[in-house]
Amino acid sequence: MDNRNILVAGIGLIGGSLAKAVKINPEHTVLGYDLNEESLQYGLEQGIIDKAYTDFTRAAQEADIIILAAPISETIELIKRLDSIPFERQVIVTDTASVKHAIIEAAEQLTNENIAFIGGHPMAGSHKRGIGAAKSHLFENAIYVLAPSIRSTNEMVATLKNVLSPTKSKFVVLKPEEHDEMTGVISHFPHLIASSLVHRAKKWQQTHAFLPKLAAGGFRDITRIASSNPVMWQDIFYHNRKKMSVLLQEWIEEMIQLKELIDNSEKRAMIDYLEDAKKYRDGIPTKTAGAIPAFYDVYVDIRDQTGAIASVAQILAEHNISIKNIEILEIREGITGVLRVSFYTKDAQKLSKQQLELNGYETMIQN
Ligand SMILES: NC(=O)C1=CN([C@@H]2O[C@H](COP(=O)(O)OP(=O)(O)OC[C@H]3O[C@@H](n4cnc5c(N)ncnc54)[C@H](O)[C@@H]3O)[C@@H](O)[C@H]2O)C=CC1
Ligand SMILES: O=C(O)C(=O)Cc1ccc(O)cc1
Repeated sequence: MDNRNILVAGIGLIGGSLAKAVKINPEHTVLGYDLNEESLQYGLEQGIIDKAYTDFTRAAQEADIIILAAPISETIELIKRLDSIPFERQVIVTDTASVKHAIIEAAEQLTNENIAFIGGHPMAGSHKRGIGAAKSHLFENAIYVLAPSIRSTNEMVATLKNVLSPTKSKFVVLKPEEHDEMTGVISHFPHLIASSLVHRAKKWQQTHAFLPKLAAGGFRDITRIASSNPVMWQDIFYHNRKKMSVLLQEWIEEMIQLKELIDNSEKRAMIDYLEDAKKYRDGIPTKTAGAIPAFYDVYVDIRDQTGAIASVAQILAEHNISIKNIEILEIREGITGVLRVSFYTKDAQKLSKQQLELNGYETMIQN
């Protein structure tokens, strides 16, 4: 009997996406708990959850699996609250927080014998927040980190993986410290730098009004993550502050070395620095989802802006290809420009390129 009640506590972007995914399995009944009653209402109306709860204890007592998907600090509070809930049976509890050591620390203080805690972090997201942005395929091909606590067995980890399997993510087991260090380097720290680059541009705009118009693809690509939810990112930086501080110090030291290369016009050393970075960057797999979701983009050259988007969209619609995003890059009225069309899968990317070329469009895929 695999009929399970799965409680998602915090049905925002991540909780809502997980709820949608686990509901794909008809043996799952999804219970939703959230402080925001509108989200619960929306979840019921859209069929994202089967039952809504405003009482955490009641919801938890009906669950076989509990997924805590609230902000990090709130998740820690929910873990503490679980300790005093009388459960009639064993319940597997997991979370989705972007930082793991503080979560596992809280979980390992639990004395309630019926709780088996396994930390979790589905490593894909969006700059949006809230249940309205939830998608069942958000974690497809993404890494899903599991960080078991001392009181969880391999069998429980296998059960949790099975429950979460409709997400189609790739599970990886990591120790909390390892997780926080690595996500610090490839997710949290880059976010700080992206925001800082935006601040630099904003400052320079005061004396150079035209500056934003020059902000082409490069600036937009490297600062994309700066458009994410500020409250969530503050929570992440706070909970991973020790690692962030070390990374910032290392970065400052590296920038000082770079400044020396610039000040001393060290051309060879600069080429080596850039080449080394390029080589490493080119070797990072972009088409398997990582912390920063991979986009399956096709760049389409367009000569005339009028009607170009409609015509490209029409060709793709004729082949039932879903578009994730469409963006106009570097376009000037009447002059050639570029459309960046993003897809959900590599197959869609390939088929689109083929079909657009058959229709006379020049296209490019960047690796
Ligand atoms: N947004 C992202 O890209 C990713 C976020 N995460 C993690 O997932 C968690 C949730 O993030 P999002 O879904 O993006 O946030 P969100 O803001 O979209 O959703 C959070 C939800 O939790 C609810 N909530 C807040 N306090 C609560 C409480 N005490 N009890 C019950 N519900 C409560 C809110 O009403 C909201 O519906 C965070 O811990 C975050 O670190 C993990 C991977 C990616
Ligand atoms: O949008 C991006 O580039 C991300 O990095 C998404 C993301 C945000 C927070 C996480 O804990 C995991 C993934």
